[in-house]
Amino acid sequence: MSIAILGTGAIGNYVRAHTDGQITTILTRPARLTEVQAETGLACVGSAQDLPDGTTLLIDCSGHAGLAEHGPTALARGIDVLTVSIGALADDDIAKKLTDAAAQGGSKLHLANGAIGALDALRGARVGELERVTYTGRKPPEGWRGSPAEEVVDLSNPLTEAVAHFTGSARQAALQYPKNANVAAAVALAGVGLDDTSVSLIADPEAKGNTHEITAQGAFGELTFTITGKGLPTNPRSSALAAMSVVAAVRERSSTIRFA
Ligand SMILES: NC(=O)C1=CN([C@@H]2O[C@H](COP(=O)(O)OP(=O)(O)OC[C@H]3O[C@@H](n4cnc5c(N)ncnc54)[C@H](O)[C@@H]3O)[C@@H](O)[C@H]2O)C=CC1
Ligand SMILES: O=C([O-])CC(=O)C(=O)O
Repeated sequence: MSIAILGTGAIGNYVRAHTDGQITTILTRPARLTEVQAETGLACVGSAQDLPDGTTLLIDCSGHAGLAEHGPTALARGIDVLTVSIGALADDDIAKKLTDAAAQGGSKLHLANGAIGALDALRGARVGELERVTYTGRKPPEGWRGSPAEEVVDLSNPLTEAVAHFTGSARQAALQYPKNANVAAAVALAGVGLDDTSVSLIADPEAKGNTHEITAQGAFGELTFTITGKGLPTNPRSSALAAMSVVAAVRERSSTIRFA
């Protein structure tokens, strides 16, 4: 199995460090080819078209723009893509390009579980009638820097109480918060869909980490799931579990016995 990776940030670097040398190629911006090659000692290419023949998997840890730019070419070449940039699928145009390319190449787009759990339960529950799914994302104020939360809350001043800076659908959340609402999109795609999943995003000065909560009701019964994830040291906005879930997915690809 020959694996390439897109993204050399907090998640990408964690994934490279924990996949036992299985990643042999880095897809990076053309302007950074020499620098990334010197930093990592791995082969680097500037486009998905240049990924070596025999590449079986491209891991995307770059964000929505990177997936939109490189995902379709990789998929059309028959290379599976494993992505954390799940919220990119809230854009119908990007979703169609990815789907069409996968059909053309006979490949698959795999969605990492990311920073959340319970997606397996939601996917089972939706087989019966799933009536209502909510998702609440809560992070310390600094976890929302660089997001539209800054237009609602003054993050430079210490907050005295939790502030909900977004309420709406998972689709709106994913489109407006590309770096913070991939989990909202994952919950939606596992459950009742991007337009029917209710989302709240909260800046909370008392938050001890990145907390994600799901509630769901339906024919299966009721579900409440909460996780408080530690942020990655190099990007506290991204939970360590998001990176760990990618490593787990890579390991499972070569397991004989695996979760379906
Ligand atoms: N599914 C989930 O649970 C989670 C998903 N994410 C997603 O993962 C993304 C990455 O997270 P981090 O590693 O923490 O961010 P980061 O900012 O540390 O790293 C992003 C990397 O991607 C590269 N990149 C961005 N656009 C690119 C492009 N068009 N071509 C090539 N390289 C490109 C950057 O240069 C950088 O190396 C986030 O933006 C977010 O969308 C983040 C956390 C959780
Ligand atoms: O890492 C997290 O806690 C969640 C996140 O940023 C996202 O959903 O995009």
